[in-house]
Amino acid sequence: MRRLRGGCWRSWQTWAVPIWSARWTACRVVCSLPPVADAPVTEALVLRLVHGGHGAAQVLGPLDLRLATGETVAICGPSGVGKTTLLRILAGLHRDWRGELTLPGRLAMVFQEPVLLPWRNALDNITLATRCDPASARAALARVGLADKAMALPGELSLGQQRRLALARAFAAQPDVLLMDEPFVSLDPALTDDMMALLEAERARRPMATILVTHAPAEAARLADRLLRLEGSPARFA
Ligand SMILES: Nc1ncnc2c1ncn2[C@@H]1O[C@H](COP(=O)(O)OP(=O)(O)OP(=O)(O)O)[C@@H](O)[C@H]1O
Repeated sequence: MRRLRGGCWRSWQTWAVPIWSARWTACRVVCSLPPVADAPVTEALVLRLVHGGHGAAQVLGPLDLRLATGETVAICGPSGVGKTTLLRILAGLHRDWRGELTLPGRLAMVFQEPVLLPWRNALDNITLATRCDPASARAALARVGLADKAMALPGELSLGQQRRLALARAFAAQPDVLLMDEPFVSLDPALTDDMMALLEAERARRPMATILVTHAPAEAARLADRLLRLEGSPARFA
């Protein structure tokens, strides 16, 4: 990625979004101005969103979002305000938006539901989505306590184990930016605590910027450096 004069950016991005369809690669040229020489880049993500919507409906914007390397930001807001839409824009899964997005590194997303390939075992669910080698996938499984479940199909795992597999898949992508869309919703308190501890351990092992969409103040207080609230229609940060 190169930083450009005048607040504009050019980025060649490789986004590793471990969804069941596979990792994909995207490039976005935002602006082509002369580069600013040797400017240090400390941001993991910069978004200047003019408009984000669904057809005629403008759901989001204008809004700016910047994430420092290794920083965790929690995003909250009322149901339907546009939190998931914002994450999908960042992940490259939603195309109906205008603005500028710079993501210098790799990105992974954890969805509300585990979103696993039901006919492939746990190991394959990681290697196919992230293209990591089996040894790395096994190491990721071990870090979430699923070392003995590598050959199990998702249907042979409990919901909590499926959630942990989804987390292992995201970790195996070695993301610089991790997007989490209400990853602990509908889990019991013990499992929520377990999942949060796994996230904390992974962040301690390898710094990554994280955006956590959550309705739970306790999750934000424990995990996030900053809390942002989306409000209004179209939604902006309050
Ligand atoms: N595929 C779609 N087509 C049309 N409108 C959509 C679509 N997906 C979402 N919307 C609308 O976009 C708005 C924002 O939805 P979004 O899922 O981003 O909200 P949210 O803040 O994540 O909500 P929740 O907290 O309930 O998950 C809502 O009004 C929703 O109805």
